[in-house]
Amino acid sequence: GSSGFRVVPMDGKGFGVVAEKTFDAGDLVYQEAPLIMWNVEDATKTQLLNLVAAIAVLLSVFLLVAFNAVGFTPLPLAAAAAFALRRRELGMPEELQEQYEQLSSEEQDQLKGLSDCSSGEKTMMGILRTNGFSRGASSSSSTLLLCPVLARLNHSCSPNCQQSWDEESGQEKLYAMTKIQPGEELCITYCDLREPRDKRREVLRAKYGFLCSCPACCHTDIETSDARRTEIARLQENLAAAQPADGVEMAKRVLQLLDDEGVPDLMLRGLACTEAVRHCETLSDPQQARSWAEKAYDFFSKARGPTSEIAQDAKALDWALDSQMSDDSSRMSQLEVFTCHVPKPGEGRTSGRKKPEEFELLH
Ligand SMILES: C[S@@+](CC[C@H](N)C(=O)[O-])C[C@H]1O[C@@H](n2cnc3c(N)ncnc32)[C@H](O)[C@@H]1O
Repeated sequence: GSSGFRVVPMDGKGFGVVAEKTFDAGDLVYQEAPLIMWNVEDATKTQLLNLVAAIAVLLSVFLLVAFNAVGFTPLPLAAAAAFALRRRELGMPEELQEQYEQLSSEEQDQLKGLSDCSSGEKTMMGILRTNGFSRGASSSSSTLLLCPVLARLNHSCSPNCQQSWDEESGQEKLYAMTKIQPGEELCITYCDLREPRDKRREVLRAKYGFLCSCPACCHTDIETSDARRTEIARLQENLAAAQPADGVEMAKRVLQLLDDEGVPDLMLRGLACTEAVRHCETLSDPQQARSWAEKAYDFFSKARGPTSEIAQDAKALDWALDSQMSDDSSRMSQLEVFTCHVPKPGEGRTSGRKKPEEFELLH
């Protein structure tokens, strides 16, 4: 309502999020602090410890029975194992259970109401896998975030929004990537959009349990669509190592293909522009380099906000190039600074949906 969107039942998709007002590309649609932040790696360690405790208890029971050595039974170990084996609500691992118990009962209900795409009984782990975002841009991030409102965003292969984790505010943010009209559904991507349709469908089916029939998947000329997406992936892969003059043309081609394919992905666009900056540098064409740096800033500031690190880096790069037009000294260092913060293409949403190991929404 007051946020400019509403969570409503959608045909064949459970709930979804629909715009109630107009959004422009780059508008911050919503930001939400996660109710759960769950680190998969820490949890694995705890599971291991629990396993050790359980083995220890079995061993002590064995000692007890075998030698009737009641007096030597390691009671602390038995206690640890009992702790490890206690029943957990909704089958949650301990850390998750602890965080869950800190929440108010309304918040708990909110989480329990989220969808679980795994078959069988609903579990908190299933809810986390279906709805969790991975923290940070990296697909290797092992922390899953559960945000009950943003969890209602459905998937599209030409999404109009993009979510990202903002470490500074501790919030997951949703930006509009295109102009969005009232009544339009807000969608993000759960998968790598540069894959062909059948591959995307396979991933979405396996991780999220649905057959994608978004407009891009129902494209009448799916071969052309697949060819474009495959070419985008190939160009991006070869962009950095290309000959400078080719590299600039390849960056232009990436932007053109994204337009043709109706994929507004502003991060992919921004990344292509930063490669073009580098190539123009090599070609000693600071004017062109600046114009690409400006484009990169524009894309990144719409995708992540103008004060985001990646947008600020692009701006700093533009300034460095500007001063380089009269003084050559500061530029390399700026380019290096920038490189550090740029995520690799394809690192995005799900991980949950990236498998906890792989893409950003967990979705
Ligand atoms: C993170 S939830 C999204 C919100 C969900 N629709 C709900 O009702 O809470 C992910 C689940 O939504 C459904 N979903 C998401 N995008 C979809 C789409 N494009 N078509 C059909 N179902 C979709 C799938 O069941 C998926 O497992």
